[in-house]
Amino acid sequence: MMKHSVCVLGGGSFGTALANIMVKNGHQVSQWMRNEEQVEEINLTGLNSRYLPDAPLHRELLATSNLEQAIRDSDTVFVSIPSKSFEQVVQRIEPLLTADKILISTTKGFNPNRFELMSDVLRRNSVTQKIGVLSGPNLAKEIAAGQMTGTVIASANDQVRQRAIELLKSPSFRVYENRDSTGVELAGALKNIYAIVCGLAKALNVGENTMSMIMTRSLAEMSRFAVHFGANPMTFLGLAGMGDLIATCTSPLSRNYRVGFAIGSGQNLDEAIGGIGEVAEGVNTLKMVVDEAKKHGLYMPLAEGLSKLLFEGAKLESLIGSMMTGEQKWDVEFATSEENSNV
Ligand SMILES: NC(=O)C1=CN([C@@H]2O[C@H](COP(=O)(O)OP(=O)(O)OC[C@H]3O[C@@H](n4cnc5c(N)ncnc54)[C@H](OP(=O)(O)O)[C@@H]3O)[C@@H](O)[C@H]2O)C=CC1
Ligand SMILES: O=C(CO)COP(=O)(O)O
Repeated sequence: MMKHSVCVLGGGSFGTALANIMVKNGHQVSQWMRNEEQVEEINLTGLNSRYLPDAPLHRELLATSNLEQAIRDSDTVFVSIPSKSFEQVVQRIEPLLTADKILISTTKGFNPNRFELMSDVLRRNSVTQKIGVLSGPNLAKEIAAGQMTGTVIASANDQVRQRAIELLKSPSFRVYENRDSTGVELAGALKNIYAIVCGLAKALNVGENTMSMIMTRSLAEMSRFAVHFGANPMTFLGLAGMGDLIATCTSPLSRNYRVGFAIGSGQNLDEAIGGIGEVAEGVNTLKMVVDEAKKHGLYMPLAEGLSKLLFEGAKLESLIGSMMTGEQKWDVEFATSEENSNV
């Protein structure tokens, strides 16, 4: 197997978990972060105590604050920076990128300044068009603990998909391919909205019928939105769609779920976000998606109800009302033609 030189941008929980897999796989990995103390801690103790405290890291993982060298030395760059700062960091590396480098985004969110995904930010800011996105049910703490996990590498470029598999495939980490990059990336970003809804519902002690209805109707909303922007609806049946929705809507390890749970337990949005201390992408995603859905006339009752609750001071009943009194039509919108009828 060929040994690659990889750079992971970001010292958070997901970047660290991925960097650790790749170094264990025998690749040369540098992980760039801006915090010098964190660099020193990882290099001296093999621990990232702020973001991934329970995971001993491979001794050959090299943490660095030297962005220029990390990029120059690498053939593949993973960008694991929250969406809010993603473009700012990508602009710093732009002069160092060459057409042969592969760029992979792991960030599940939208650019807060304009309606675009992280792969669009990469495409706009780099000479290389070898771009991919990694998404799936990938709670970083479980990956770091060696729990069996599956992910999806999405790209129209075969070399990008093969590179991600070579770097990341391991006995506990499976990497599936998808050419529908738009669908995979939208699935990862959108599910964060519904993880907030599910955390909220759980705090209210709703039953399993209710949880199942919320999650399934979430999938309907997500795929309706994504198909409008060019995604393949079938992508939503895979790990990046249904898979990630299940993981994030049911696990207290999800920061978005925890924001919802805190709000359902009586905290306001600022308190809920403050209590997490890490990124919860769903809050910005909700704003962007509800605006876009309005512009395009897309029916998104759960997202709209949550937006009214979080940003307009509406009562919880309005979210419940959105779900229970809205339009009821097809269960599966992509299977409504008469051809699908078998009676
Ligand atoms: N954690 C998870 O389970 C998963 C996360 N993801 C996605 O991965 C992305 C990254 O998240 P995650 O690792 O969890 O995030 P964390 O909140 O754990 O960490 C964020 C990291 O980004 C760094 N950062 C933020 N802004 C800047 C900046 N301007 N310049 C340099 N570094 C910056 C932070 O540095 P500092 O500490 O100095 O602020 C920190 O190292 C998210 O979009 C998330 O959706 C995807 C799958 C799973
Ligand atoms: O995307 C994730 C798991 O797949 C992580 O979710 P949170 O960002 O909500 O923690």
